[in-house]
Amino acid sequence: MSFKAIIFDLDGTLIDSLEDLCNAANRVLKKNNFPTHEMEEYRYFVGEGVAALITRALPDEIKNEDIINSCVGEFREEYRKNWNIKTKPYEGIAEMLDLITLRGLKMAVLSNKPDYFTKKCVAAFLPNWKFDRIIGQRDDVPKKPDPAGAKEIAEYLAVSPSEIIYVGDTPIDMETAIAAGMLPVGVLWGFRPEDELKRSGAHRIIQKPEEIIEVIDHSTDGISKTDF
Ligand SMILES: O=C(O)COP(=O)(O)O
Repeated sequence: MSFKAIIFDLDGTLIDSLEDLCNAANRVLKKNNFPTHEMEEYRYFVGEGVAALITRALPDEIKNEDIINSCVGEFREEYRKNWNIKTKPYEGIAEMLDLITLRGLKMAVLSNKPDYFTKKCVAAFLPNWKFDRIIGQRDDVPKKPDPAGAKEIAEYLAVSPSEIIYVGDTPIDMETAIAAGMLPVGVLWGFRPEDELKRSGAHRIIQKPEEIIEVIDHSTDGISKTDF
């Protein structure tokens, strides 16, 4: 058995969106007279959706549901205006997607970014490749690390989870892959370091996008292969 599909995380895996996310959140904080954060700190705020990002960015002493909800609304407005200023695909992503397309694997995106922005980003930054399914965070589906979205994609593609590689840059992604029964592959060009990805169960770690081809070509029996 060989792998038949790949699911990608979006922020920190396919696109480098950190600066636009940081700038939108900092504008909301500034507008409300709260302290802002350095971009590096946002590496740890991003990954579990907008509400989690805003909750982490707000000062502890003022955090309550009303403030979080109103800042989430303001963030969506800010990001809607400035989602594509600095964001771009990471180096090597285009070549990687070309190679995967040549190998004939199906491709999909699963993100905790709101569904609307997920689809908008894929259409704008990755227009040259066919993604069979693109899913972001939706109110009626539990977000990652719940495996609901990943399983939905497997069903839609009609591919068994054990034949799917799941590629992401955070522990949330590795946990999602494991919960869905897919092969968790961690990438080092994104938002989190290697030790966190390993601790959260990454079977393989890759430093450059093109290395995904080794994972595809040298994996003949899915996640049961012992050398991962
Ligand atoms: O925007 C987020 O919180 C996370 O997005 P991701 O799942 O694509 O990393």
